[in-house]
Amino acid sequence: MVNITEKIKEKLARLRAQLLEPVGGAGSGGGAGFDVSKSGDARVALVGFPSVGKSTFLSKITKTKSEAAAYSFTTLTAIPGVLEYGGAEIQILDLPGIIEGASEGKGRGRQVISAAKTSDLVLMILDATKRAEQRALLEAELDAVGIRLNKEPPNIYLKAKKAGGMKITFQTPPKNLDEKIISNVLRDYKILNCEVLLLMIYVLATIDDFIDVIMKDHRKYIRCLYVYNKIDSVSLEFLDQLAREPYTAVMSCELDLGVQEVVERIWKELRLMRLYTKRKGEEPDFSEALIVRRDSSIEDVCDQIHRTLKETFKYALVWGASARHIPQRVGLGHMVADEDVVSIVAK
Ligand SMILES: Nc1nc2c(ncn2[C@@H]2O[C@H](COP(=O)(O)OP(=O)(O)OP(=O)(O)O)[C@@H](O)[C@H]2O)c(=O)[nH]1
Ligand SMILES: [K+]
Ligand SMILES: [Mg+2]
Repeated sequence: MVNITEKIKEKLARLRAQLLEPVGGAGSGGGAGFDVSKSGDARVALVGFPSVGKSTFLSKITKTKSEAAAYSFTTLTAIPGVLEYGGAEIQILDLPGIIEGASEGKGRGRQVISAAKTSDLVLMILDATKRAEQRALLEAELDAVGIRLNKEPPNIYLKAKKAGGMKITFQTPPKNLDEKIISNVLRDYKILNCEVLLLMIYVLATIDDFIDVIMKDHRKYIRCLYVYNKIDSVSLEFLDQLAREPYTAVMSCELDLGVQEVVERIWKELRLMRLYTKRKGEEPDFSEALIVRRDSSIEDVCDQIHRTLKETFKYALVWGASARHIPQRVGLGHMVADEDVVSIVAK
């Protein structure tokens, strides 16, 4: 059964999509972020309302000093700093505070959000002393420009065709969608010939999920860690409640409480791994880690070392958690684990 709220949501989603997608042409250029080039192994964006302590945090965890003060909009541009962690260099972007309506271009909001869109992790800095809605308000601003936090892309198959009309298949009928709604949405987006397949596991798919699939080129799925700062000014009881929320960390930059834990969470959420290389007949080089994404194979490792290394690759020897015996002789498809030692043998 598709209820009335789903119908209204469908209509709203359609209108919102029209409002938010760039119309193009002169003067529309709301898409650009700040002029800071990416550097290091990953980029983390500090996003939050004014005066929650973003700049204070940047100054604490990097060598960069970003001005902090008790008034709003102290920071007016993107300030990059480098966090060194376990041999990795992580770029931390301190950004101006954003306010409600940022996604519609209020303040520097759009620019800030564009910068967040380029990051590997959003660190949403929240003021533990402020009302709880702040988090939902910020999420809504990011959501409005296509940033999906802590979500996987919807598992819906959609393939546009040249002809043949719409072919919509459900393995099991979804709870919140039916064929009529889907075909209406497809028509709104001028997709008249296509194949849609909803797998059984996706019975809770919503109209929003479906629109995300259609608009997939404008959607970005980013992990987010919610960080409540200023816990020096709240009760222990409230603090306990905050700390139990998912994807959440708590800290006080002023009292230097929890800051190092936040750094460790950043590292975890980025899902990076440290590998060490070893030359034949020599000890492994533990002085310099090779940083790769989680779910990396030996092939990814080769690409990270040198663009053409793969061409002369013969086999690799691996010591560590991913090796079944030590060392294990593996091919390009072998998946490595954090802190493995790898030795590439060339032809
Ligand atoms: N009580 C308390 N105050 C803090 C803490 N961290 C930062 N502050 C204060 O909060 C105020 C704002 O800090 P900033 O670092 O400038 O905040 P911001 O988020 O960068 O602010 P904008 O750049 O204006 O968006 C300053 O007066 C800081 O001293 C904390 O842990 N506890
Ligand atoms: K401030
Ligand atoms: Mg600031």
